[in-house]
Amino acid sequence: MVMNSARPRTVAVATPGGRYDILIGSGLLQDASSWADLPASSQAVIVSNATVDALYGDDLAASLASRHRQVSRVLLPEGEAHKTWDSLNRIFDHLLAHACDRKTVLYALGGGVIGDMTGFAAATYMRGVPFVQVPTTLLAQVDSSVGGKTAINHPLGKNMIGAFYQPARVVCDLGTLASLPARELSAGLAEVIKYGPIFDMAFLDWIEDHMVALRAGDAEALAHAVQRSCEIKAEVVGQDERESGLRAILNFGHTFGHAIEAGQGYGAWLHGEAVGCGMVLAAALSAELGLVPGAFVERLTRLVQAAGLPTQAPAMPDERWLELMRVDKKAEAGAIRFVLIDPPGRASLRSAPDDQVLRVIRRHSVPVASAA
Ligand SMILES: NC(=O)c1ccc[n+]([C@@H]2O[C@H](COP(=O)([O-])OP(=O)(O)OC[C@H]3O[C@@H](n4cnc5c(N)ncnc54)[C@H](O)[C@@H]3O)[C@@H](O)[C@H]2O)c1
Ligand SMILES: O=C(O)C(=O)C[C@@H](O)[C@H](O)[C@H](O)COP(=O)(O)O
Ligand SMILES: [Zn+2]
Repeated sequence: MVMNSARPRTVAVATPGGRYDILIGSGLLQDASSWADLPASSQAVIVSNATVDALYGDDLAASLASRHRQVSRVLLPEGEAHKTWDSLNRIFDHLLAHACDRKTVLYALGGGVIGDMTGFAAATYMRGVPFVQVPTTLLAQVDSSVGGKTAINHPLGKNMIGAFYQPARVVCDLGTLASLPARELSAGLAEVIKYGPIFDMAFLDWIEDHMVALRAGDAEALAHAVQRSCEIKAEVVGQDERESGLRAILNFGHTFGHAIEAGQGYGAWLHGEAVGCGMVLAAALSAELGLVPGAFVERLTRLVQAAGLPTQAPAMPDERWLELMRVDKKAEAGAIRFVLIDPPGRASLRSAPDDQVLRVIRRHSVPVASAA
């Protein structure tokens, strides 16, 4: 399914704190000799879950064995509903039980849930130990493994407790995408699509032309999607690591999306599904405010649908939507702010009158009355 490229593609991420590489290729898990060059005297701890560990845990552990004096694994319960303090504590329990010191390297083997929690554990264990992102979902390869946002959820809001903490390296083994369920591949495509409207409309054209190939797992198409997405994310994070301005564009679709995830109960909608639908709502709000033509909303809606993602939001009462969106991290002094498109290919952070926001939501969601 995915080609065996001899040399991995490399994308560099440069932040004020240092620089690291994203390696993109096939067979990387099985051969860590080219990339696991952190202190050999250190312990390695692989953080994963049972599903991913069964598929790739042995490969990674075997390949790290020659690079580290000891390799151990800690498996967390699976899914968004477990992106919690309890799971985080399991990592700390393991690290302390194995006498892990400050040189210990954590390897996040899995999707964004594992990556976000491993990063947070690495940021805080002994006030900071190195970690390597080994993303195994499309979503994690194109987005969550890059840029150093780490977090856990709170029942009242997504990613509410976390830290900015960059990985030492990101290793995207495209071969792992072969075992990804179709629904998870679609979820990853949402974050790929995101980069078009906010940054690169030529990439949006390319995604439209290659959607069938991407969904079929075409190796070249996936490799390009991962590389271009990482290039754009690296460029944005390089300019604004801590989201004091530009980086907020990466949150396109997320004000609505996070409200859907928290409002429906974490895990009911996948993050990528909520973001796909959230982008349709954010584009529609951009049109409502006269920033983009209606044709752009229709184009984005067709593409999100073509990716196999929902474009109609779940039924929630108006007040519930507003309550959920008011806790968004971009809100200021109680004012909800959205990433809006203006014009296609560029985005900015804006607030909008509640009645216009609710009108857009009503137009693009299941009516509350018919929800039951
Ligand atoms: N830090 C960031 O910048 C950032 C960016 C985007 C998303 N996120 C976060 O990422 C999370 C979503 O990540 P996700 O979509 O990867 O979900 P996920 O981590 O829940 O993984 C999806 C599912 O796929 C399984 N899986 C993983 N790799 C597999 C493989 N190769 N083959 C078969 N099954 C596999 C997992 O066990 C899991 O059940 C959310 O919590 C979101 O908030 C963070
Ligand atoms: O890297 C970023 O910046 C992003 O916003 C990427 C998003 O896709 C991602 O879901 C992120 O975790 C959302 O961040 P949050 O600050 O809104 O929790
Ligand atoms: Zn996201």
